[in-house]
Amino acid sequence: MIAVDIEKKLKAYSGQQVLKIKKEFGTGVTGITGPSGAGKTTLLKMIAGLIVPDTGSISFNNVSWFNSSLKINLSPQQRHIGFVFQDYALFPNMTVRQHLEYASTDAGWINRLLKLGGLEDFATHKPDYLSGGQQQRLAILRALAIKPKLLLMDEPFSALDSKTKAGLITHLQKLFTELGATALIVSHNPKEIDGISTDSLEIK
Ligand SMILES: Nc1ncnc2c1ncn2[C@@H]1O[C@H](COP(=O)(O)OP(=O)(O)OP(=O)(O)O)[C@@H](O)[C@H]1O
Repeated sequence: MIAVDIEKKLKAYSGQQVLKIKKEFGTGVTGITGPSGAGKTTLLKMIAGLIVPDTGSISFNNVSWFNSSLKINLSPQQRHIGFVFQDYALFPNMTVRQHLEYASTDAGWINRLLKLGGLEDFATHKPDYLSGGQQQRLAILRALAIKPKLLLMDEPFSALDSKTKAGLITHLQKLFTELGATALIVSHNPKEIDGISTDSLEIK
């Protein structure tokens, strides 16, 4: 369970916008929605330790990751989170398999992920030689490779057709349960994750 109680002044073009989030996220999937610019990506980055909140606290299974009063701020590495970035953030010089090997030494797990993402036949390809949907699936698989207890996914299905998306979601659901993972999924389309989300957060 991750407990978030934070405030962050956003760098908005006009006026002052303060992002205030107070919520506990349990195991399973929470869908995060809200209009463009509301702060969805900023929230994920604060949980990951990539952006520092102005005040408040973040704890995971009662371990403090961030506490402004106690001056605690664990690094992203110490938080051991799987993050799927909106722009994928793949490594141009690494093949599909190397992306996963960078995150895990478990060959069996890597092969299972490749199969799950339908990328078995593309294991030796570099990102430039993958379609947008394949790149997006690789970003998801890489996030899963470390067997994270917490997964942060920013619009992870935006480049996938509905059939691929449905198949992948079914596999992911099984995997999340197996890992006992908490997943926060940002989506502009709440219907997209209706089938798997057990909780929701709307940022206004
Ligand atoms: N490090 C930061 N510190 C403060 N504000 C930031 C920081 N990074 C981004 N912002 C601001 O946060 C606001 C919200 O951006 P963010 O990308 O989180 O929105 P979003 O809800 O994910 O939008 P979209 O749906 O368009 O992706 C923007 O005004 C942006 O300028």
